[in-house]
Amino acid sequence: MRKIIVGSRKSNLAITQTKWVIDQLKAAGVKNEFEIKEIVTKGDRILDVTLSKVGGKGLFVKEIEQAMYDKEIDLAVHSMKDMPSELPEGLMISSIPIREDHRDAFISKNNVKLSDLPNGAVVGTSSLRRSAQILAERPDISIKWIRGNIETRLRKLHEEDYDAIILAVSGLKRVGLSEELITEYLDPEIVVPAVGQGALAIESRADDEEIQGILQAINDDLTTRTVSAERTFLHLLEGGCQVPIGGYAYLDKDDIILTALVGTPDGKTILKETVRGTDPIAVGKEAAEALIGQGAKEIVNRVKEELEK
Ligand SMILES: NCc1[nH]cc(CCC(=O)O)c1CC(=O)O
Repeated sequence: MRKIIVGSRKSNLAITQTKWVIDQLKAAGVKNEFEIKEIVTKGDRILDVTLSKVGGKGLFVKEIEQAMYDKEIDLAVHSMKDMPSELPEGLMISSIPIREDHRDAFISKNNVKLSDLPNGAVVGTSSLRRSAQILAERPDISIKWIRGNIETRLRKLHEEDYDAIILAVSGLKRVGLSEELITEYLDPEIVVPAVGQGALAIESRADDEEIQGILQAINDDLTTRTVSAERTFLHLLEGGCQVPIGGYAYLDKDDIILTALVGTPDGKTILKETVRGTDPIAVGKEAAEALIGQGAKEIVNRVKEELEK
């Protein structure tokens, strides 16, 4: 039986997610042997600049995709939210396992809620999506960029002059940190999560049907539907750049309810729409069209020009 080589970034989160996927496959009855191959990506090496300035999403996946083309690895486990809306030729998302919590966690030094932070408090994030939405709620707050993996950010919260940071609930849970660290679960209708947040994407070669078949064992149809609505929206709006953009879908029986957001980095303009329907592609498209009708494309293009300066 074929031994399956799984590529993973080196961070604790990436390795944990990769191991989780292998465990899920084994639990689903897959008998193949697995081996994890660690790969360092550009996103892991560049730690001193704003990620949005050095090229966005592709950063964490490019080297891994090359290893897949070179057949050094057979599949790779990514955080869905780090995946570009379009995959390179010859690769595909073969499986989307069940989603973890999709929300953002607000974690403050003395367990003070966002609305109770003093004027001028410093919140650490390097996500334009999070900073725009926090500034929309609290324009007096000062956003300070923070980089590093989950553990590093938590350490910086206590060692440096941040009053609070924002992290994905899913990441915290996956690396086994206690949810007691969380001051507040941000309401996903108020701070709209990243498209795909909490979900994993298992990527493999489009011509490798054996691997695709094996991965079907842990595909979750309900997660696939909501992620598909979110990513359709993202794809129709994104000009390949990093802008404050969010999308969060959940299911109500057969209906998908998608809240989609585009904003300016200063949080002064926030466009938001909630759309309901049964077809994920149609729901994503309707949300994109509604926001485009409100001027979302102009915001995306303006933010893009700013970043290129
Ligand atoms: N951009 C970094 C990143 N990529 C995926 C996650 C974990 C969240 C997830 O599973 O979607 C994180 C950390 C964070 O946002 O706090």
